[in-house]
Amino acid sequence: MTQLPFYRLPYGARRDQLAQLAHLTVSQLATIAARRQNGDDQLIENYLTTYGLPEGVAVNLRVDGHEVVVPMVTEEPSVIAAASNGGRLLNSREGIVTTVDRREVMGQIVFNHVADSTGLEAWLQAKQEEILNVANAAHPSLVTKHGGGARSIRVRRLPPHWVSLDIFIDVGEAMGANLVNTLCEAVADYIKAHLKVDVLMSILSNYATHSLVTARIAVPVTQLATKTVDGATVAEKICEASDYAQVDPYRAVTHNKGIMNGIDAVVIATGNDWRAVESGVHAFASQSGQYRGLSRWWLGEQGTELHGELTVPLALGVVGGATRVFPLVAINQQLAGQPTATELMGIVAAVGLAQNVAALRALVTEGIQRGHMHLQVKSLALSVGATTTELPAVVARLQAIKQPTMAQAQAALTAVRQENLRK
Ligand SMILES: CC(C)(COP(=O)([O-])OP(=O)([O-])OC[C@H]1O[C@@H](n2cnc3c(N)ncnc32)[C@H](O)[C@@H]1OP(=O)([O-])[O-])[C@@H](O)C(=O)NCCC(=O)NCCSC(=O)C[C@@](C)(O)CC(=O)[O-]
Ligand SMILES: NC(=O)C1=CN([C@@H]2O[C@H](COP(=O)(O)OP(=O)(O)OC[C@H]3O[C@@H](n4cnc5c(N)ncnc54)[C@H](OP(=O)(O)O)[C@@H]3O)[C@@H](O)[C@H]2O)C=CC1
Repeated sequence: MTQLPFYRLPYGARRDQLAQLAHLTVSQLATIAARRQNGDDQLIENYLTTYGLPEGVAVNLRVDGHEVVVPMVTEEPSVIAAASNGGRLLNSREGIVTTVDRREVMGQIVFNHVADSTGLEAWLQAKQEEILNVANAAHPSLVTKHGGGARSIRVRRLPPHWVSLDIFIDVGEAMGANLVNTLCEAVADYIKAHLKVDVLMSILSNYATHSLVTARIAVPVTQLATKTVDGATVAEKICEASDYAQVDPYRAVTHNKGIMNGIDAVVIATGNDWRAVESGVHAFASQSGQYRGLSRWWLGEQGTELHGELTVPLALGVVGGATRVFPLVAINQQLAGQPTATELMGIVAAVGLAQNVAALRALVTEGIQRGHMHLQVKSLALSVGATTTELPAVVARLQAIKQPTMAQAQAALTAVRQENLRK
């Protein structure tokens, strides 16, 4: 009998093969079994179990005049505290103000080995109307039900022999990847039926330069004061840190990682495609030819106000994709006040800005470790096996140590267990 390919095996047979291969113990198999979720096996391939991440909410955020509770999914301690802290630091009557000028996703049809790129470009430009009609006919409800549709085209010639036909598509309230791919493949078929061309591929671009969102804030510098450093000094140093992230890519990447701490967490909580967001955002950070910090902080003319701004490409949706697959996404949308896709872009950018100011303020004053490690010790204690009942006592011991190590965490747990035995 021929052996079935792995993906055709029933769940139990696949699990047993893995257990044998990786020498999984009975208790590890019980962990895998306990985390299985009905329906998740239909979402991905070769399903084994469901890997859960913690979800919390950031508070104190005011965006476009409204208080917003922001659901965040992250495994990293201090991220949600920092977002809430940033919201508090950036508190103002209107809060963080966001703008989205355009919300379109670009699809591209790439032609290969083009001998006459001038001729091809002229043909594509002349056929603009037909191309847009063919695209819209490929998924009519996008136009008729959701108010979207293909809007414009652009042709780019890329040496030595490629031409890209870019189609800009209003994807309604969706993220739009599947929609755009469907429309582009239909256009590619139409072109191939009329011209002898070699189409290399038809696919959306995740470089979402036509779905940019900007978050802006201005707050009195006094709001940035810490217990030991006055607000003007903190604000000035935040601006220096922001300027530095424009000139040193080594710093810019970390600066942006801090921003993405917030952005990714909301993107995941709202069922959006974080790989798409990550790749687009980092490409945008490199648009000048050098990787730079995404946010800018500067002092107002009198030096009494700190201004901040963050622009990021965010192709997000509130329908489609995974948004209806996970029940928690609907709950999270409700927690966030049922935002439209455009409003969600604003909320996510605002969290990125708040996250950034909290991290920069900590960095330029007391350093990141006190606030972060204070919250990180819980995760350190859990990582050495502390149970939730043992956690408070282990954490109390670790908080007395400046930079607790894994060995110290293990020793603290052993001490707590011995103490408990004596009780
Ligand atoms: C960690 C804090 C917030 C402590 O901040 P703090 O000033 O020591 O604490 P606080 O007690 O004064 O609290 C200030 C606010 O923080 C929030 N807060 C405070 N504690 C909690 C908590 N337990 N649970 C929930 N929220 C909390 C809360 O909103 C609170 O205000 P309140 O509501 O009390 O008026 C601060 O030090 C901070 O914002 N640090 C930045 C931490 C950070 O960015 N963490 C991400 C991981 S580090 C990283 O990956 C990025 C980085 C840093 O490399 C990026 C970069 O380099 O740019
Ligand atoms: N490179 C990438 O980023 C790629 C990403 N993906 C994945 O694609 C998925 C996202 O694609 P997307 O096209 O959004 O997903 P879907 O195809 O799941 O969702 C779009 C559908 O939602 C329906 N819809 C309902 N209401 C609206 C509305 N108001 N506006 C627009 N559409 C509406 C439409 O169906 P109807 O017209 O029938 O009502 C539309 O076809 C994600 O899962 C992503 O991970 C896939 C390929 C590549």
